[in-house]
Amino acid sequence: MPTIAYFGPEGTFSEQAARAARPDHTFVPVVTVPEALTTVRQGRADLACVPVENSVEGAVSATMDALAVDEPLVAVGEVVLPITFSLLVRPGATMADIKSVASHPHALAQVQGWLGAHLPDVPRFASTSTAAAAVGVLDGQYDAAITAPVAVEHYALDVLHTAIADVDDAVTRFLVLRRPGALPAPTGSDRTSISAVAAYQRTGVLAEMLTELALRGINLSRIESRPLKGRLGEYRFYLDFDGHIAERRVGDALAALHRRCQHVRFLGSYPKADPTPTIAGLDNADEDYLAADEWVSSLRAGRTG
Ligand SMILES: O=C(O)C(=O)Cc1ccccc1
Repeated sequence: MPTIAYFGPEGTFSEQAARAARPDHTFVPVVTVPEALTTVRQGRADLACVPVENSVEGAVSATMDALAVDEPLVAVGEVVLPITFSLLVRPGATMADIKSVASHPHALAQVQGWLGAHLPDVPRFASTSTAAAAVGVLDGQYDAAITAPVAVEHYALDVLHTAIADVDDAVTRFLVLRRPGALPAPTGSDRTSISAVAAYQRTGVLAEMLTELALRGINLSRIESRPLKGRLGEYRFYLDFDGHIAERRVGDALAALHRRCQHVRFLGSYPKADPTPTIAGLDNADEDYLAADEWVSSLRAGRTG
């Protein structure tokens, strides 16, 4: 049975995403996002499922950083999961017993209004994941954990409150990653992800990069930057855009980015969670590129077109 490593322990949102993506796989919990990627790089699992962005809190920087370094991995799928949070305590405990509360920083950030209203002076602690906070409550390290609703199926804790997020309808996007190999076939509704480092302090370079996409009718769905860590002002950009590398306009745009940037890492072309078909911008369908190629070839061959 193929294996999928996820950001665990059991009962995290990442486990739910991994089960949604690959219900027939064997699930391997690991403690951090980098560890999930290392597990795949070293061949100890076939796939990894990790969170990449949240509709309220934005990028999961641990994932962005871990994807950009070491052996490249590529995304072969994405899962978008609705996020609601529960408050878990040891059996029999009440709100009055809670002297500490823990969760993943992204979860704490999404319930801060609720905590301010219901547990105003209670110290908050960051745990490696939401389910790790549940383990901490079982161990007596914390009094309450903010978790995915499914966590209570794994840990002998009581649910004191459900649906405590400050924003209803929040979602988190997860990537399913593997070692580079044959790419998923284009579906007509795909996304391509890359990271790119541009020349330091080259005026207008980000505008140039985005123009390469815009000119080819490619819809940018996300852009992030992370510091390169050595000095201020140097960044790695992360771009997600509609289309598959098998499509001419996307391949052409990637080639242009490769010319313009110091370094480009391909992070995969994979089906979007939302299967609405991608429309190639005007004059940018594969047939348009083919017709233009034939015209140039004919000119090179001495014909006037
Ligand atoms: O800790 C988890 O359960 C995760 O999978 C990471 C996470 C944390 C908060 C919201 C969405 C995902």
